[in-house]
Amino acid sequence: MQRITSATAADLFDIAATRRIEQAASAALPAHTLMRRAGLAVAKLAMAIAPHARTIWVACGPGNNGGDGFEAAAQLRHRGFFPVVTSIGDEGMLPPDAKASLQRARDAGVTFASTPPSDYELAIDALLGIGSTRPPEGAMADWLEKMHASGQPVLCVDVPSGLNADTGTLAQGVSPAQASTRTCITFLTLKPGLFTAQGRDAAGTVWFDDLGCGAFKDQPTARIAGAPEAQPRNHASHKGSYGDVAVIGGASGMAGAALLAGSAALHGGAGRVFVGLLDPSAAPVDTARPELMLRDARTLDLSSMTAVCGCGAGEAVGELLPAVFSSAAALVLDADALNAIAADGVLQAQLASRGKSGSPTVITPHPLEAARLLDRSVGEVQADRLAAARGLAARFGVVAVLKGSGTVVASPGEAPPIINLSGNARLATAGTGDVLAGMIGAALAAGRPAFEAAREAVWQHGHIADTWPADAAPLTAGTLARRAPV
Ligand SMILES: NC(=O)C1=CN([C@@H]2O[C@H](COP(=O)(O)OP(=O)(O)OC[C@H]3O[C@@H](n4cnc5c(N)ncnc54)[C@H](OP(=O)(O)O)[C@@H]3O)[C@@H](O)[C@H]2O)[C@@H](O)CC1
Ligand SMILES: Nc1ncnc2c1ncn2[C@@H]1O[C@H](COP(=O)(O)OP(=O)(O)O)[C@@H](O)[C@H]1O
Ligand SMILES: [K+]
Repeated sequence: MQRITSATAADLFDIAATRRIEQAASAALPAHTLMRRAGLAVAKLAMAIAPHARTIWVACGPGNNGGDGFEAAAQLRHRGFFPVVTSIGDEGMLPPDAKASLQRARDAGVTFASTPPSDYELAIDALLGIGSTRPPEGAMADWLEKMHASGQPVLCVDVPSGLNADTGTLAQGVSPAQASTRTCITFLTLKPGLFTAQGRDAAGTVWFDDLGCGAFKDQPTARIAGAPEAQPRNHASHKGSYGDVAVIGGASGMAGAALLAGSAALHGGAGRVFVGLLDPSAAPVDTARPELMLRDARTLDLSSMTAVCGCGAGEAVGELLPAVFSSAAALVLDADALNAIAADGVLQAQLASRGKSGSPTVITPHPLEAARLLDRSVGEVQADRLAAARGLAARFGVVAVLKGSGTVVASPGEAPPIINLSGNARLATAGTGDVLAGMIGAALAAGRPAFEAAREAVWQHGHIADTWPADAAPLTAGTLARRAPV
């Protein structure tokens, strides 16, 4: 059993792949082995979470996820605990493995009840796993709501019930959970939905148990990549070794966004950072950060630079984009640059042609910007974040970073997308996206390939928020930029 953290590197498999893997694993073992192992793992984790529990409520569903619950209850009873099982569905319709585990729970002397116990120290959610097909209703919905409302710890078996294991979306009517009360133990494969969209809150701390089956050779649906390796700097290097970044943005009243990106590029290790402001009346120097070289955006020669384009850029950036596409050695497109592209078919074609040529290019939309680029609603983007990021990467031939909880980084090639596990809601404050764009710019300027530059900067950006002391002042974008690691 392994705890999954932002430092973990692993493959993720969707439900279809998990089913294939489960069938192959099951066929190679004596009947009922996988469920016995799964139930034992649940019981061990339950005992670790609530070692002094007097009552453990085990809510079991009508499929094999419920079977894991019956098995866990049997194992807990054997170890002196008092599980109370409530179950949904017709006993005669249980799949064979689940039926056998139900019998084992009965033989172990587990208490069965028709309603949940009024007091309990831990709830085990074994209602639905990867077989969830529709929104829970009736008793199942009531029990999930009770787990949610009680504030007691919940241990989710395989997948939080009602969460789509592929996409991380919650079924209609299921209340969003609070991650601090939640633990999920998932079996055989790690599923992408546990790590993006609403999955992070629903699953909380995720543990993985391969049920003794080892790793699989199938092509993963996505990956978690873990902490990036440090990029050591040679003694005999100089500022030219780390490249130039040119931030293009900062229309009237929005210079701050461009300066934040510039600061992040600077602290992220770029050799030199220019900030090309679109506001002609902007001050000639940022006295707080005199290292930044402020210029008129229209005068910058980008042919040997990494351009970070769009932060606070307003509509004015649209007319500069054709030249940026054709001249920038490497490019990060954010915010208003993305909005301009979304509104203009010619710019879309030009970006796709740049992407096709292989010039390093990263786009960093938040869900609304992604929705505009894809001509969809935000809801549709969030309903399948992996597909949205893959779609953007394929359409424009660029690396697409779809931001938000469980940021997705997709490449236009064959590599599976990355879901980033660092970061938290401390980042939900204005300007943190500008900082990310600057950090990716610094990594590109230093010569990192576009996909690596994006995923490494996304991880570092989130890691700063994860290691921000709980008792410190709120993490502002300015502070985040100054913490950007080289
Ligand atoms: N077999 C093995 O080797 C191993 C299996 N393992 C475990 O099995 C789990 C997968 O089991 P599973 O395929 O039986 O699916 P599961 O998630 O229990 O749900 C299906 C049942 O729920 C029902 N149902 C669906 N939605 C519903 C709703 N809203 N409200 C009410 N009912 C609803 C659905 O009914 P139907 O849609 O057919 O009407 C069907 O009866 C997996 O996540 C892992 O925990 C592990 O032990 C590893 C080894
Ligand atoms: N709840 C969250 N969990 C993880 N990361 C988050 C969360 N909220 C925001 N972020 C991150 O913060 C950044 C916000 O970017 P963006 O929405 O473009 O903000 P802005 O436009 O104000 O700079 C993104 O990198 C996003 O992934
Ligand atoms: K479950």
